[in-house]
Amino acid sequence: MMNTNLTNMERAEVLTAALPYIRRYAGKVVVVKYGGNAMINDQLKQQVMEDIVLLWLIGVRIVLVHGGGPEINDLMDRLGKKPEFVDGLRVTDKETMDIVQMVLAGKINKTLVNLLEMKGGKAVGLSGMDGRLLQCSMKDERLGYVGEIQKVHIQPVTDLLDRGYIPVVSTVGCDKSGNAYNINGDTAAAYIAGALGAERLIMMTDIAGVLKDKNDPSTLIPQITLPELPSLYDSGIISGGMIPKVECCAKALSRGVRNVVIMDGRVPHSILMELLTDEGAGTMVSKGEEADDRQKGWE
Ligand SMILES: Nc1ncnc2c1ncn2[C@@H]1O[C@H](COP(=O)(O)OP(=O)(O)O)[C@@H](O)[C@H]1O
Ligand SMILES: CC(=O)N[C@@H](CCC(=O)OP(=O)(O)O)C(=O)O
Repeated sequence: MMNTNLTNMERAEVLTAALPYIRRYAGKVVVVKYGGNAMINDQLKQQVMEDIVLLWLIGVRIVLVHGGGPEINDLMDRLGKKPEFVDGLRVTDKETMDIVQMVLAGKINKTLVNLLEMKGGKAVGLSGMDGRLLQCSMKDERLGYVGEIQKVHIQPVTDLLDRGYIPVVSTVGCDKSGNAYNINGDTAAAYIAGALGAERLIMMTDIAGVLKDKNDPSTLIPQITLPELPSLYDSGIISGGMIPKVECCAKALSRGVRNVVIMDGRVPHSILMELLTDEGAGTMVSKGEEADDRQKGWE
C-alpha cells in the first residue's frame, strides 16, 4: 500500500537513495521466475507487473519466465482430469500436455504480456517452442511428456532484449521431432538465466525464503552459499518443494548466473526491495566465492 504520508522531499530522497542500485542494474540482465501460488492473487499480480515495468524503464534487461501450476490444476479439474505429481513434476499424458500448452503458452502468457503492456511496458510473449528456445527430450517415460532441457537457443530472447522488449517466456518446450513437452518453471528459469549469463535470477514463491523453521517466518536465512547446502539438506532444514527450488538455484549459479534470490511473491514490491534497496528480501543463494553482493558498495 502506498505511503501517502511521505512529503515530496521524502519521495525525492527515496528515489535518490535508489540511484546506486539503478546504476548497478542498468543494462544488466535480470530473470524473474513467477508462478505457483504467488501468481494467484490478482492485485499482487498487478504489482509484480508494475515492478517489472519500472525496472525495464530504468534500463534493466528484464526477462519474465512464468509457471502456472495452480491454473493447470484448475483446468484439469474442470475437464475431469486428476492432477498427479511425482517428485514435484506433473505426470503429463498427451491430453494433459494439450491442457498445459493451452494454459501456459496461451492464457497465462498472453495475460501477463497484456498486463505489462497496460502498465506501460513493451512485452512480447514466447514459449520454449518459439525459435526452439527450449529444446528437450523425454525426461522419464513414466512421467510422459515432461521435458529434460537439452539445449537452450537463447537468441529469440536476446533479440527481443536488444530491441527493447520484455520477453515473457512460458515453459513449454519441444523435441527435434516437434513433440511438445511440459517443463518445470524453476528449471526452465535456471537454464534461461544461465544461457543469458544473468546478473540475477529472482525466484518468486509463496514463502518468505529459505527458513530455519519453515513454519516460522522470523527464521529467514538471508544468505546461503553452495558449500552450505549439503548440511541444510542433511539436517532436514530444507525439505519438500524447497529442495528442487534450491537445486535450480545451484544449477543457475553453475551455469553462470551471478546471484539467485528466493523471495516471497506474496509481499508487495518484494522485487524492488531486493534490487533497489539495501535491505534485500528473501534468501540469496550464491557460490560463496565473493563478498555478499548485497553489502558491497556499487562501484
Ligand atoms: N527450509 C524451508 N524454508 C522454506 N520453505 C520450505 C523449507 N523446507 C520446505 N519448504 C517448503 O517448500 C515450499 C516451497 O516450494 P513449492 O511449494 O514447490 O514452491 P512454488 O509453488 O512457489 O514453486 C514452501 O511452501 C514450504 O512448505
Ligand atoms: C513438469 C511440470 O511439473 N511442469 C509444471 C509447469 C508449470 C510450473 O512449473 O508452474 P509453477 O511455477 O506455478 O509451479 C506443471 O505442469 O505444473
